[in-house]
Amino acid sequence: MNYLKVDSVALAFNGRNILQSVYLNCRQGEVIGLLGRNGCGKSSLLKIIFGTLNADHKYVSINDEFIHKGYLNNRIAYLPQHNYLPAGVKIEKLARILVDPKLWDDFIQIPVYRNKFNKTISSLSGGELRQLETMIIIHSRAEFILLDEPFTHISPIQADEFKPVIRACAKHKGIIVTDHQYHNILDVSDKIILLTDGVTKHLTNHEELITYGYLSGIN
Ligand SMILES: Nc1ncnc2c1ncn2[C@@H]1O[C@H](COP(=O)(O)OP(=O)(O)OP(=O)(O)O)[C@@H](O)[C@H]1O
Repeated sequence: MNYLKVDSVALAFNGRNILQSVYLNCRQGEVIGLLGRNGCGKSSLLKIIFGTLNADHKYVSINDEFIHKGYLNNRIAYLPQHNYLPAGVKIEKLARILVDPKLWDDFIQIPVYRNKFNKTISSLSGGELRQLETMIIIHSRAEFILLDEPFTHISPIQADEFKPVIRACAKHKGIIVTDHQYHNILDVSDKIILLTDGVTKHLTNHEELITYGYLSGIN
């Protein structure tokens, strides 16, 4: 069973501490939900794990082997907050490059792909594009998947279709997912980590979202 360990992450921008004591573990078969207020450093943390943002300090390992750049060797894949697929390219062409051949049969059953595979990326709506981007990353060759706001622009009914796909994929991979649609994160995750004041809090129950000031408690 593969496991990803992230420890001792420290990050400051212009002398302002963003992350100072970040620790998390994610093993294959598990979905970790990462919650936190706007600007608390969730995207920065995912980029540090992926290797595209340099931290002041970090320890990232897979099976206790130090990983300098997660994007190397297809070990970690990352869905960025903003769209990443090139607009003018045919969807099927991109999928054949990016999807793991072992997962191809599952991937082509996904409605957004089945209905649009012969179209170009630019012909998709915002929500269709987000679904496709997320599904391509989830079905990539990587062992660990980092998802930054996969539910943004997705309608509730499609989010409900989407969550079982994330769960099914987590049988073979470890997934870290963040989104402000916290209900979806609570539904899909095995464990919840709250990022607050640069520190990771490993929650033992959902009421702690109120205790730590993430939810107001009046909803
Ligand atoms: N390149 C940068 N230079 C300076 N400050 C930055 C840079 N990138 C991010 N920041 C700051 O670091 C903090 C954390 O940003 P980050 O995008 O990681 O937050 P987040 O938790 O993902 O926020 P959101 O939920 O709003 O997307 C923010 O205050 C942001 O303004």
